[in-house]
Amino acid sequence: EHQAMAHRLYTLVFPMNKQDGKVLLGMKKRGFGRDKFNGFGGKVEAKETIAEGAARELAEESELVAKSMKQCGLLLFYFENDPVAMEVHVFLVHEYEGTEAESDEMRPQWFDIHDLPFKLMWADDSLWWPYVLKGQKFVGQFWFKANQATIARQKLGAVESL
Ligand SMILES: Cc1cc(-c2ccco2)c2oc(N)nc2c1
Repeated sequence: EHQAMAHRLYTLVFPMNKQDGKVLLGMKKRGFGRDKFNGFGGKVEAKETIAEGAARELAEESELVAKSMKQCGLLLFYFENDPVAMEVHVFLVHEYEGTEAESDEMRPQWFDIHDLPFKLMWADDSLWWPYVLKGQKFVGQFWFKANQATIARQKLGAVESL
């Protein structure tokens, strides 16, 4: 039988401007994932729901206030020599208030959703973004090598509901 792994809850939030066909990414300026473009997000705190955590991190990291958000995916990341997996809940935000601003964590930048900077993003992103663009919910599991750059194994597919 399988031993359940420990996992830590994270959020990943992508503000979308549908009429311009753009998505807001943030260049991480320090810490985990530094020098990569990613969604906004971070750890979910004990006192909040996952969606509340997502909105909180978005506001903290970009100054955008989410008025509505939809979960579009679930990502599970495993690492060699690390017993704790990352359980990342991915959200799209179509209605938001405010103007994006740089924080000490993140430098925000809008990208054409059909021309994302995958070379400057985590290796898994180019694999699951196609599901986002097709409006399909997805669940992905990615086993990373110790270098946190190479994917050793993956399982990825569309799901009807999360
Ligand atoms: C291993 C890994 C981690 C994260 C992450 C850090 C914080 C929230 O998510 C990723 O995000 C993306 N897009 N790929 C990722 C791979």
